[in-house]
Amino acid sequence: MMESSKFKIGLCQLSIASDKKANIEKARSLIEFASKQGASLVVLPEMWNCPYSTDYFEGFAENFDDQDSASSFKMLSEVACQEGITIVGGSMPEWSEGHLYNTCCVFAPNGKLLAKHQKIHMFDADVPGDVSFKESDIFLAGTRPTIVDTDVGRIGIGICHDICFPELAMVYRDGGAHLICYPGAFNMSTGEALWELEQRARAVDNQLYVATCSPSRDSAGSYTIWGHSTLVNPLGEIIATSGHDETIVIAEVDYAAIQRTRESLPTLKQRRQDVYQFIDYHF
Ligand SMILES: NC(=O)CCC(=O)C(=O)O
Repeated sequence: MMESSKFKIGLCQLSIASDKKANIEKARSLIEFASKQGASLVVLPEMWNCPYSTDYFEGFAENFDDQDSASSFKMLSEVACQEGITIVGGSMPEWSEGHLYNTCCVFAPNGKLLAKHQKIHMFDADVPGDVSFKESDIFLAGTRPTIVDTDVGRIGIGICHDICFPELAMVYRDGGAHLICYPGAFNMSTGEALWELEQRARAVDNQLYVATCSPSRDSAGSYTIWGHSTLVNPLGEIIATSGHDETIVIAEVDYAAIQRTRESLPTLKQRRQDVYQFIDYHF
């Protein structure tokens, strides 16, 4: 399905408001702008249509099968088709079979839905005096990894806290992914400590590209977002990144770097599955 090993990616680091219609309009104009800059793959942040707060998720959620009310879903499909680009549509709160999920939709250049990833690892954290959040109070966790073949390569999808689990990234690598996209919304605490580290670790361990996209910083709510949307290459090097303000990161992905890295540092071939198990020898 892939047409070329080189292409431009656009990471839309949107500022999110408590007005859903405004979020949809903003996202559309940033996607169009990224496309005009030559991006053939555009990535949005986690919860791009809704503030990252348990107070909002339910009210902003969409049932994607209900085309009349799924305005965010519809916009992504329309703009993918209008611009002829692939979109990894960040995430949105989704109603499905009576449950709420944190869901990423991937659209083809003809506007067709290619894949849907429901966030697998719930962000439940309580650091006294610092960050406290419990996604599992409101969302049901997804149960399946998502790998999707697109015009811009084979892409694995994870949403935010999913990045902290190397096992998921390894499944994507073993499934032949060229790139893992993680829409995210890290906070000031774990953002500073872990955001860059997790991205570079997933990329270098698996020798593939990692792209992340965050909302821009909003200091008004209780959960302050870190920002710093980034593209990392298979050597774990940062190709392009941003600060915390609203912006679009445009960068070039070159999948030839995957093969080059894997040939010169063949760690994937050197794996020793025969010894990767703990045996207590009682020395
Ligand atoms: N929205 C999230 O999943 C936040 C994840 C996070 O901050 C982390 O440390 O993990």
